[in-house]
Parts: sequence; C-alpha cells; structure tokens
Amino acid sequence: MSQKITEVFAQAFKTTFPLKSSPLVDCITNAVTIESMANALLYINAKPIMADVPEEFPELFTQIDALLLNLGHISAERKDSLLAAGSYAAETHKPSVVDLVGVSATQLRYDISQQLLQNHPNVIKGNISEVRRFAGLKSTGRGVDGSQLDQSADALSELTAALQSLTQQYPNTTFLATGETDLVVSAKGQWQLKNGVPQLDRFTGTGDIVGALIAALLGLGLTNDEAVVVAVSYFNCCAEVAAAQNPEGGIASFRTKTLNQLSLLADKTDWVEMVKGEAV
Ligand SMILES: Nc1ncnc2c1ncn2[C@@H]1O[C@H](COP(=O)(O)OP(=O)(O)OP(=O)(O)O)[C@@H](O)[C@H]1O
Ligand SMILES: Cc1ncsc1CCO
Ligand SMILES: [Mg+2]
Repeated sequence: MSQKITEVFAQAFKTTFPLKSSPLVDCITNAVTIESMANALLYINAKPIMADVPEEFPELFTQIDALLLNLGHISAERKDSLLAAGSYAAETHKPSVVDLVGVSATQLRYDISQQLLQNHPNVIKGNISEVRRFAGLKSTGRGVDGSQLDQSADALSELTAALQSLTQQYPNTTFLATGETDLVVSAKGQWQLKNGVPQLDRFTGTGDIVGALIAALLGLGLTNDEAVVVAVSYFNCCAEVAAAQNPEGGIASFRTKTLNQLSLLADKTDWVEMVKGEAV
C-alpha cells in the first residue's frame, strides 16, 4: 500500500501552520486576483508586496524571502518584469514559484514559461491543462481554466511520466498540476493530493492563491516538496470546512468562508487529520 502523505511529510504538516514568522513575498501577478492574493498572504500571517518594476529589484531582493511569478496578465512591460525578476531570483538565490496561468491558451505565455524554466525555479505550477501544455502534451484547457478531459486516470499517468522526465533536466524544481486530484512530481518522488471541493473551480484566483501560499512557505525555509504539499492541502482543507458551513450553496459566500478559514483553520489542531493523499 502506498504511504500516506501525512506520514511522508509528517514534520512539515505538524510544524508549519500557524506560521511562526512572516515571510515577505514579492508577487508579480495579474490584475484580476492581485487583491485576493495579497489578502490571502496576510490571512496566513505572511507579508505581501506587489513590486514589478525592475529598477526596484536590487533593493527589493535584499528584503524579500520569496518571489511569485504569475503569467495571468501579460503585457510587454510585465513580460520584461517577469523575466528580469526570474533571473534576479536565481542570481540572488531567492526561492521562486512560477504560475503558468493561461499557458494552455497562447504561444506567448508558453514561450515565457520556457524561458522562466531556465532559471530552475523552486516550483512550477498550474492547473492540470496548463501543466500538460507546459510539459509538451495535448491540452484541452480553455482560457485560464483546466478541463475535465485532462483529469482522467490515463491523462494523469501520462502527465506524471512527462514531468518525471523533466525532473531529470530540472532536478531542483518541483512540478504541481492542480485539479480534483493534485499531482506533485519532483526528483524525490510523486504524490497525489485529494482534498478540496468542486466549488473551488467556480471562483477566480484559487490557483493564484495556492501559488502565493507555496511561495510563503518556501520563504520560511520549507523544502520545495514540503511547501507544495502543505500549502495545497491547507488551502483545500479550508475549502472543505467552508463548504460544510455554507448550506445555501452560494459561491460568493463560499469564497468568503474559504478565505476566512485561511486565518482560522490552523488553530484547529486536528486539521492535519483531514488531509488526504499518498505517494504514487
Ligand atoms: N474539482 C475539484 N475538486 C477538489 N479540489 C479542486 C477542484 N478543482 C480545483 N480544486 C483545488 O482548487 C485549487 C485551484 O486549482 P485549479 O486547478 O482550479 O487552479 P486554477 O485553474 O489555476 O485556478 P484559478 O485560475 O482560479 O487561479 C487547488 O488547490 C485544487 O486542488
Ligand atoms: C488572470 C485571469 N484572467 C481571467 S481569471 C484570471 C485569474 C485566474 O488565474
Ligand atoms: Mg491558475
């Protein structure tokens, strides 16, 4: 039988939430969800800064603990900013996360993602359709959303194999593909996470927030694999509690309740008992 995720990462699950210090995370991100992302970081007791002008980087990078690069809103300026920040993070050894928003939709975003990969970021993440396209597989994603068709067991095995071969060239990067099942692949192993509720697909920015939470945990010093597994599980457990407390079913109140849990769930000592997932 495969090992339970809470056994593989027992120490990180036990000691990470609530955060004992406040990592400062620079997020270069999209205008749609920038406010949700900044607040989500504050709710878990991290600190956001949304600085994207390259002139600021030399000063800024002496202060930040981690960097998030989100491809959700590309302009000529933001492209330069993402690429400059990505190489600056590599030079200054700051942990970084790349979120592949919309990579399944356009060649421009795909090309930027491949350039950012050359910096060997700590984590590259996206929804399952974005990560399929990134890994060179056929993808049926639409816009910034993942597609059900890419979530079948066969599609997941195909993606696992493609990511495993990427880890041979990029052994210091952990890859995360999100959806009903979340797939985590690194040079150290492969895991599937099984928390969350379908309503998470019905409000915008859930994946963006997960990217920012991962960056915060990297900023605290967790390993790449620990940061990904604990951040995804925590967010998805927040959503499970929110769904259970939302009898009318409205998505706007589900959203508020999910975000509320970011600041509440860690005080429930038993949240780790809700976590589902295993090594594959
Ligand atoms: N059907 C589902 N069942 C359970 N959890 C889900 C489901 N869909 C998404 N999630 C969870 O929601 C979070 C976001 O995943 P998703 O794949 O929707 O990201 P995304 O498409 O990048 O989101 P966004 O574009 O809104 O930022 C992840 O933590 C994932 O595990
Ligand atoms: C960037 C973006 N565009 C539409 S929704 C959204 C946020 C999901 O990532
Ligand atoms: Mg996304």
